Amino acid sequence: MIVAEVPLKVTLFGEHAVVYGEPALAMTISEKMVVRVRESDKTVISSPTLSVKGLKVSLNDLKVESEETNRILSYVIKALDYFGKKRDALIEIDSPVEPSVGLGTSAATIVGVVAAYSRFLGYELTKEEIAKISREVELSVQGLGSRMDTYTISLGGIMYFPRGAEGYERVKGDVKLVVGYVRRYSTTKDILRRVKGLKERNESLFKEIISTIGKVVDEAKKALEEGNEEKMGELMYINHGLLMSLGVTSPTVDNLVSTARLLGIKGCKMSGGGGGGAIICTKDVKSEILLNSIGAVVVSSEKSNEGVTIKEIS
Ligand SMILES: Nc1ncnc2c1ncn2[C@@H]1O[C@H](COP(=O)(O)OP(=O)(O)OP(=O)(O)O)[C@@H](O)[C@H]1O
Ligand SMILES: C[C@@](O)(CCO)CC(=O)[O-]
Ligand SMILES: [Mg+2]
Repeated sequence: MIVAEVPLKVTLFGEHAVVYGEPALAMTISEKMVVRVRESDKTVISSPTLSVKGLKVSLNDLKVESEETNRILSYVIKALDYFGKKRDALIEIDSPVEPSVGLGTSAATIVGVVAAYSRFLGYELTKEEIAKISREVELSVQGLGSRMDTYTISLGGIMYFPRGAEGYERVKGDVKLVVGYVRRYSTTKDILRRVKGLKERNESLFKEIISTIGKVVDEAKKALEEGNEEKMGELMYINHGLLMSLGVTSPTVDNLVSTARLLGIKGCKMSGGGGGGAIICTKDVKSEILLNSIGAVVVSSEKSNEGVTIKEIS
């Protein structure tokens, strides 16, 4: 049996703008997904946290006919298809969080399946190769998206993605956060489409907003390297405001971020695709109380450094 352990991630700064070539900063956290791949006489995918709305099963051959099933398994199926599904296997995906919470669960699912299934087939891929393949898979499912989530999760630590479509560098430093998530009304794939629509309706204003986010990211990188938490925190509030102008936040999260600022919490912002989902605040006892007060699920969010790891268990 092959076991891949895959860290989830938070976007510190630059989500959505990074899709259009602006820089971004992201960090893997101590919350991990586990993907196991073992010998089987037919290919079976098991993922306890997935739930399917609406199912039609023909009992004589137990054939499932459900658009929804194909949609929610699309990332796993595309990852297997990349290798031509050469060998039947039982693929188990154990996630510590629900799907689609803004913590990179789509990228983690892909990275875990690519890492474990490729090793099951006898390949010894490097983390960079896993990242490259995973980025291709995520883009083929979503049609839109950047290299940020798949590269951060494959390589681990705090990653800076400079302007342009390629390149990445690991950044020193640490960010102490409280991270939680609330229910989302949409997947990142759908939210990315909506942002693209805004761009098409008002290209010049859109460019102003994302290039300002890019400037925030550059200042945040400096503040991170200087260990200036006050500055980092203030930039989180500014970044959140710019994301609100893109229409990717949600009333619950906007209200929480404004309350955090009033309470004197150094920094707080949405994280990831938005529409609800993940929220990151600078570490402060008030942050956890505030997240709990809106029913957010708080996750373990120490910085992790390794990226995806693979073990062979006989
Ligand atoms: N445990 C899992 N098993 C199988 N597929 C999963 C699992 N978790 C997530 N996925 C897939 O990823 C999709 C969610 O991706 P989405 O990008 O919307 O969320 P996210 O990656 O958590 O958020 P973000 O991209 O904003 O960080 C799910 O709809 C499902 O297709
Ligand atoms: C919203 C986005 O910037 C981050 C999603 O976690 C999309 C992407 O970068 O692919
Ligand atoms: Mg995703």
